[in-house]
Amino acid sequence: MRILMFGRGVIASVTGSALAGAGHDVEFYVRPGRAASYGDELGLDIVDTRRPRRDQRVRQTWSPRYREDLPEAGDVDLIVVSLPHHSIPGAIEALSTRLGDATLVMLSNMWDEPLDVIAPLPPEQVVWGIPPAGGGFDQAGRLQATLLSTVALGRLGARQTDRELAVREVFSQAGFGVREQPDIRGWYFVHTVTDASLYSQALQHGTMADLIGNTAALREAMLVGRELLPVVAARGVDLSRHRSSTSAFRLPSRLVAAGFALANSKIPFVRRAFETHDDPAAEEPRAVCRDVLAEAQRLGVPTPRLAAAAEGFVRGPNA
Ligand SMILES: NC(=O)C1=CN([C@@H]2O[C@H](COP(=O)(O)OP(=O)(O)OC[C@H]3O[C@@H](n4cnc5c(N)ncnc54)[C@H](OP(=O)(O)O)[C@@H]3O)[C@@H](O)[C@H]2O)C=CC1
Ligand SMILES: CC(C)(CO)C(=O)C(=O)O
Repeated sequence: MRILMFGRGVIASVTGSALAGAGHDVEFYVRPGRAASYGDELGLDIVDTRRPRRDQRVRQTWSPRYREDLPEAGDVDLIVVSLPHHSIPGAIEALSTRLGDATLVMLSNMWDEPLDVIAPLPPEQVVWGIPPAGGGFDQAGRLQATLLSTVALGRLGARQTDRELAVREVFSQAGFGVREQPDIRGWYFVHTVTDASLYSQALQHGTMADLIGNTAALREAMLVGRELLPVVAARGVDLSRHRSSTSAFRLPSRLVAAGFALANSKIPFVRRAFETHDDPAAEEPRAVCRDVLAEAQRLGVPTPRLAAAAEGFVRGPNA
């Protein structure tokens, strides 16, 4: 299948490498002038949990193929969009006249209403999923990531479409388990407030890397997450469908924070997820916190702990 990854970010790169490894024809769309700056080779250091445990660490060099022009109708079969939520509208706008009959797979965290975000596109051409990886680029530009063994897909309409079936097939051919997320809209919102809880504290201390082993900051993050759950509920999400992913906010915060601090300092792949989010100028953490706070205020849900952390995210990184 001809697959276009939109952008060459962390999730696009690691997912694209897995799909290319399964024999698909994978290209990356990057902004004009960017391909040269990426160079010919991308170093990969991946914990690939699709593989047997003893062979999971994969270090290799890969030569991704880039294009700097958007697809013409008929050029590609599948377009994978994995972008920070604030970058998605620009990408959708750019693709609105270029999608042709391709299927767009959304593998991004979302905070705006998913159907509003993709409004310029025919909704039946969009398949919804959850990013199947985590990680970041190190100082040398090498991709340090963990690739999950399953991809979760979910539906905003009631019916399973042929496009969704085709996407399931692509991922299972590439060795992923494919599971259904029964409430993907709710999952996106719960996940975004989870990120806001962590980012709000990361920005107080520097970056996510500064939360490693930091029990006090992680406890405050859990308390921020607790006050954000009503924001998600006010958007009509039934939180009883997200019990496991919200349990960290409902259990005693001291206990959760102590466990979390132990995990992110001692468990290598958890530590790596925090270590690689070490760019103090990154826009996504600020945008997530800003947009979650704005929505809480719009809905009239009090979020004093997030508001108290606003100094860290209301201004740009260089303010
Ligand atoms: N990284 C992680 O560990 C995890 C990420 N996620 C989620 O996955 C999604 C993707 O995250 P991640 O991969 O980290 O993002 P990155 O910031 O690494 O990548 C975004 C990429 O998109 C490119 N891009 C943005 N807008 C455009 C545009 N209009 N045209 C061309 N390229 C564009 C950027 O290019 P440029 O550099 O030129 O701006 C960049 O390469 C997000 O929703 C995130 O929240 C979820 C779980 C874990
Ligand atoms: C905040 C972080 C790193 C969670 O570990 C993330 O990027 C995500 O899962 O969306």
